[in-house]
Amino acid sequence: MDTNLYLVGFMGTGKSTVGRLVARQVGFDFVDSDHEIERLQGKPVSQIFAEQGEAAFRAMERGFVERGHPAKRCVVSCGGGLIVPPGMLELLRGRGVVVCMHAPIDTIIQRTLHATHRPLLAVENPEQRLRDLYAQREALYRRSGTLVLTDKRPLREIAAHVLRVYRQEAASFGKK
Ligand SMILES: Nc1ncnc2c1ncn2[C@@H]1O[C@H](COP(=O)(O)OP(=O)(O)OP(=O)(O)O)[C@@H](O)[C@H]1O
Ligand SMILES: O=C(O)C1=C[C@@H](O)[C@@H](O)[C@H](O)C1
Ligand SMILES: [Mg+2]
Repeated sequence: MDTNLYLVGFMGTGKSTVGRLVARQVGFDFVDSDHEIERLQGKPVSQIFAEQGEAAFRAMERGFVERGHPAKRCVVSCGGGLIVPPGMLELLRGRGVVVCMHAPIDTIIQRTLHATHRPLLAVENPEQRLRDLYAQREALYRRSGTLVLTDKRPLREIAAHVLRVYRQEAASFGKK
């Protein structure tokens, strides 16, 4: 089985942390869309937002999905907002198995508030911003792919769950 696995979900749900572990377990490459874009652009996501704006960053995410990563044998951790622009989810679904990492908003607030690298949270009231974005996006994430809860569970259990879902869904993906 060499179908790509795409991890999507809100900021701080654990896509990068879990993705790295799952990739190691299946022997796939690990690719993080935020890191790939930073590498190509030679600057952090926050600087891309500040200098070029969010729309330019979303176009870079589309470029990453369409031609910026290997078509097979990789686990891809997607930026939190990558599936938000219309058509992006369908694009991902055509390329591999999509699994959505999920956590309650209070957990996300705890996990993200101390970090400074998320440009969308560089506002006066980041907690309110998180609540607003979560409310706007929750329905989209819920219908994006099988949901894996990452709250109050050890990392290895979450990774095992993701792997189980991947193996089931990759088997039918090959027959599509
Ligand atoms: N299952 C978990 N239990 C406890 N803490 C976790 C868990 N998963 C991730 N974390 C912590 O939450 C923070 C965010 O995790 P991570 O960077 O993997 O999220 P992300 O989904 O990749 O976020 P982003 O969309 O902003 O890239 C990190 O500090 C990480 O150590
Ligand atoms: O949720 C979002 O829109 C974002 C999440 C991060 O992964 C980065 O892609 C960026 O900070 C935007
Ligand atoms: Mg990440």
